[in-house]
Amino acid sequence: MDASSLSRPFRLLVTGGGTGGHTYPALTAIRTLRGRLAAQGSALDVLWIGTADGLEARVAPAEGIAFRTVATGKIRRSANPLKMLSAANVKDMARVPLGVAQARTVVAEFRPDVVLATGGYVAVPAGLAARLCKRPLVLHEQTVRLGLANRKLAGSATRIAVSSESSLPLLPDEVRGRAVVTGNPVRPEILTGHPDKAVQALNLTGFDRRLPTVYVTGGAQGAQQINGVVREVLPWLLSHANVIHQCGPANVDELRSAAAALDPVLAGRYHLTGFVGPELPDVLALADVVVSRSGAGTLAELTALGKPAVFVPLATSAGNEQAHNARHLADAGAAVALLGEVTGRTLAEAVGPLLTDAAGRTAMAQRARAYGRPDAADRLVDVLLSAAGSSD
Ligand SMILES: CC(=O)N[C@H]1[C@@H](OP(=O)(O)OP(=O)(O)OC[C@H]2O[C@@H](n3ccc(=O)[nH]c3=O)[C@H](O)[C@@H]2O)O[C@H](CO)[C@@H](O)[C@@H]1O
Repeated sequence: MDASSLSRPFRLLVTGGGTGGHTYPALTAIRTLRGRLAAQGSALDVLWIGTADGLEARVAPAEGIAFRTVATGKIRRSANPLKMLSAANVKDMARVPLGVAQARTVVAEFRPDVVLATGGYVAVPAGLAARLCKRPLVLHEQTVRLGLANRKLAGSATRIAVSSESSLPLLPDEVRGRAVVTGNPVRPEILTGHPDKAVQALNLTGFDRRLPTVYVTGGAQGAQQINGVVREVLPWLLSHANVIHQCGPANVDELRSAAAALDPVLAGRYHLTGFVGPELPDVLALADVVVSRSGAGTLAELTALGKPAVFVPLATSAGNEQAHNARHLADAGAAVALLGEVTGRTLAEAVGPLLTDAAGRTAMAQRARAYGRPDAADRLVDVLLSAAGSSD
C-alpha cells in the first residue's frame, strides 16, 4: 500500500506479547513503520492488544502506544492429552470466545489497515477478531516452528512472516504459499551500544579492562540453571574475565550473598543485576563473550551484532526449540552449544578457550554475523504494507 495516498494516519493493530521474544519484534516493527511513514509525510496510529501482566503492558505505554487488554485463555502445553484437559485449561479455553468478542469490538472500532500478531496466547482472540472483521492479518514467527498461537491463526493469515528459511519446509502445506522470510526484528538501539557507556552507567570501576568481559544472561526472568553453574565457577571465571551477570530479579539476593565471599579484587570484576534495561546495548558492546539461553530474540540480537556465545538452551522450550537454535549456530562454528548435562566444569571448558583466544573470538563473531538479519524490521514492514494493500 502507498500509505502517502491516505488522507488519514495509517492504522496498525498489534497483538502479541507475554515475553520479550514476542514483544520486542512487535515494538521494532512499529518504530520502523512509523519512521517509514514519517519519511513519506504520513502518520501512524497504533493500538496494541496485549496481556495485563506481560512485558508489553509496560513497553507499549512507555512508547506512547495505546494499549488494550482482552480476556485470554492461556493454554498450558503438555505431551499428555489428559493434562491438556486440566481444569485450568478448560476454564481458560472457555475465556477465548469472550476474548474474541471483546477484540472484535476493538477491531471494528479501530478499523486497522493491517493487524500484526507476534505470538503469545493473547494473539489468538485478537487475530481471530481481525479475520472476523475482514482485516488483513500478518503473523510474525520468531522461532523455527510456528508457536501455538500462530498455529491457531495460520489458516486466517494473509501473510506469515518467518525468521529463517529453515522454517519453510516445516510449515503446513496449506500455509507455505503465504509465508515470507523476513528475519526476526532486532531493536535498532541494540546495534548502537558503546562499551565505555556501560562502564559508566553501571559504575564498573573494579573492572580490569585488560581482561575480556563475559555477559551472562538468562532472559528476562533469569535462568536458575545458568545461575547455578556460573556460581560454581565464579572465582575461576573472575580470575580470567570481568563478568556482568543478569540473573533475574527474583535471584539477586541469593547470588549476592554467594558472591560476598569473593576476594575484593575478584568481587570488583563482578557486576550482578536482576534485569538489564536501557543500558543493554552498551552491555552487549562491552561483552567479548556471552553466556546465554538461546531464545529466538537473544539469538537474533547476538547474530546481528556478531557476538561469540556459549548457549545453554532451555531444555523444555516448546519442541526443544532453544536446543535447535543453539545447535544450528554451533554446527557452523558460530557459537558453542552446551546440549547435555551442564556443570560448572562443562561451562568452564566451553568459556575458557574463548577467553584466552582473541583471534578465535573474532572468527566466531564473524561466523555469527553471517546469521544476523539487520534488515528484518524493514522486511516485515514491507510485508505489512503489502498486506494492507490487499485490504478490502
Ligand atoms: C521460555 C520460553 O518459552 N522462551 C521462548 C521465549 O523467549 P524469551 O522471550 O524468554 O527470550 P528471547 O531470547 O526470545 O527474548 C528475550 C529478550 O529480552 C531481552 N532482555 C533479556 C534480559 C534482560 O535483562 N534484558 C533484556 O532486555 C533480550 O535482549 C531479548 O530481546 O520466546 C522466544 C521467541 O518466541 C522463544 O524463542 C523462546 O524459546
